[in-house]
Amino acid sequence: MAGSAILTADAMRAAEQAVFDAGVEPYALMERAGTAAAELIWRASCGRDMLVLCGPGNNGGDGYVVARLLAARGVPVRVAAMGESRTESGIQARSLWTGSVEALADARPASVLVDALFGTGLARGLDDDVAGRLCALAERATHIHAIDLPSGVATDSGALLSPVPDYDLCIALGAWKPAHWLQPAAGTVRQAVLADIGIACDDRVHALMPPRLKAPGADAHKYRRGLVAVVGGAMAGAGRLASRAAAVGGAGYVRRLAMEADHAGPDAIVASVAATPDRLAGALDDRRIAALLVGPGLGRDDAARARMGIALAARRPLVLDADALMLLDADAVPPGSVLTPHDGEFAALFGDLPGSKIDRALAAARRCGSVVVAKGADSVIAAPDGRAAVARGASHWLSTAGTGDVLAGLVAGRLAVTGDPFRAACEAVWLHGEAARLAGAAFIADGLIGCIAPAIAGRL
Ligand SMILES: NC(=O)C1=CN([C@@H]2O[C@H](COP(=O)(O)OP(=O)(O)OC[C@H]3O[C@@H](n4cnc5c(N)ncnc54)[C@H](OP(=O)(O)O)[C@@H]3O)[C@@H](O)[C@H]2O)[C@@H](O)CC1
Ligand SMILES: Nc1ncnc2c1ncn2[C@@H]1O[C@H](COP(=O)(O)OP(=O)(O)O)[C@@H](O)[C@H]1O
Ligand SMILES: [K+]
Repeated sequence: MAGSAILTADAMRAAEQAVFDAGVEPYALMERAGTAAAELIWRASCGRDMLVLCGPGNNGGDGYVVARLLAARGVPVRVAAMGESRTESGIQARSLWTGSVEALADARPASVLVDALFGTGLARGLDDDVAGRLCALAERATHIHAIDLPSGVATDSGALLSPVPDYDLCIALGAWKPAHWLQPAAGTVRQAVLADIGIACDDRVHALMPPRLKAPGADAHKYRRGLVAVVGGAMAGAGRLASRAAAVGGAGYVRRLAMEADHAGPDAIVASVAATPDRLAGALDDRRIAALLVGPGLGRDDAARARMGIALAARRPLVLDADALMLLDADAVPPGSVLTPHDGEFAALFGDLPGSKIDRALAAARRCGSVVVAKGADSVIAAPDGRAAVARGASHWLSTAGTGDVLAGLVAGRLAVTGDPFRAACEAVWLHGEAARLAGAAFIADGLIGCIAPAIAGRL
C-alpha cells in the first residue's frame, strides 16, 4: 500500500524525525518538499504571475523555497509574509529568498496564489484579519494552490477552524493527512496530489486504493463462489436492492428470505417466503451460507427484532446494516461481522465517541470486534486490529434512498467471495463509488446496480 499512508500531525512529525535521525539535515528535507511542490505548481500555472503567502513555521519555509525555485525559472513571483520565520529551516529558506517580502495585510493579488501560511502546525483557527486576507486574495486569483494543507483546516480531523477558500490543487508533502480525506476539509480541494519526499510511513491507516479482483476460475461453481442469504423484512424493496447488488457483486447464489411472496425479479435470485420464525431458522440452517445480510428493510418492531435474533443465532458471517444497527446493542454484535452505519446509525450504536471520523470508526471496530464502515461523503472502513481505509470523492449523487442497501448487498457479495471482512468492505466501498462515477448524474439506486458489473470489469 506504498504511497497511500494517512498520517496525523504527530505521526508525521515522528516520521520526519526518523529521517533526521538517519542523518538527513532538516533543511535538506525542506528543500525536497519545496522542490516537489514547485515542480507541481510550475506545471499547473504556466508561468502566470504568482503570489506566495508564507507563514512563520516550516510551511512558510516551504513557500520561500517554492518562490525561489520558480523565480529562477522566470516566473514573476512575489512573496507576502505573516511575520518573521521562527523555525531554523524556515529562517534558512527565508535567507535564500533574495526578492522583497510584502506584508500580508498590503499584498496585491496575483493570478496564481500559493498558500504556504500553515500546515500541520496549525494550532487554532486563523485570526479574522488573516483569514479575511487569504479569502480575499483567493477570490482574485484564477489558480489557488495549497502547500501541504489549506490554511485553516485541522490536520487530524478535517474540521474547518476558520474560513477556508476553495483550492484547485493541494500538494500533500511526504504523506496524506486525515484532512486530505475527511470532510469538510477534503471538500475545499478540487485535486489533491501526494509529493514523495522520501519519508517512510506506517500505512495501517491508508487511502482506499482500487482493488485487484479475480474472475471465477475453471473450478468455480455457484456455491464455491459464495452463497449469500438476505433476511427480508417489512420493506421488501430494500432487501431486493441488496440481493441484486450481492448477486452482481460476485456471489454465486443469492437467496432472499422474504416476509411475503412477491414476483419482482430478477429470476436468478431465489426468493422464498420465510415469514415465521421456524421457516426463517430452517432456511438459515445451511452451512453453505457464506454471508448473511440483515437490516435493509427489516423494520424495527417485535417481529423485526425476532428475525434479527434468529439471524444472529444462525452463526454465519454477518453483514449488519440499517434497522439491524438500530435494534442491536454494540456489545451484542457477533465479533467478525461487518457493520455499515451512516452517521445516525453510528451514533445510535456507539454514542458520541471522541476524535476524528477515523478515530471514531477505529474505536467502534475495536469495541465490537468487527469491521465498521462509517459511511458518508467520506467513508472510513475500520478493522478491530487498527487498520483503516478512507474513501473520498464518491459522487454526491449517492445521497439518494437505497444506495446504502446497494452497498450492504455489495459487502455481502464480496464477503461471500473473499471470506475476509475487511477486504470485502474495502472492495465493496470502492466498487460502490466507481459504480456511482460510471452512473453519472441523477441516478437512483436501481440504476447504480447496473453499473457494478462495469466497475468490476475495470478491476479484473
Ligand atoms: N519538519 C520538517 O522539517 C518539514 C516540514 N515540512 C513543512 O512544515 C509544515 C509544518 O511546519 P510547522 O510544524 O513549523 O508548522 P506550520 O504549519 O508551519 O505552523 C506553525 C507555526 O504557526 C504558528 N501558529 C499555529 N497556528 C496559528 C494560527 N492560527 N495563527 C497564527 N500562528 C499560528 C505556530 O506558533 P504558535 O503560535 O502555535 O506557537 C508556529 O509558529 C508542514 O505542513 C510542511 O509544510 C516540510 O517542509 C518537510 C520538512
Ligand atoms: N454526499 C454524499 N457523497 C458521497 N456519498 C454519499 C453521500 N451521501 C451518501 N453517500 C453514500 O450513499 C450511501 C447512503 O447510504 P444510507 O444513508 O444508508 O442510505 P439508504 O439507507 O437510503 O440506503 C452510503 O454508501 C454513503 O456513503
Ligand atoms: K498551507
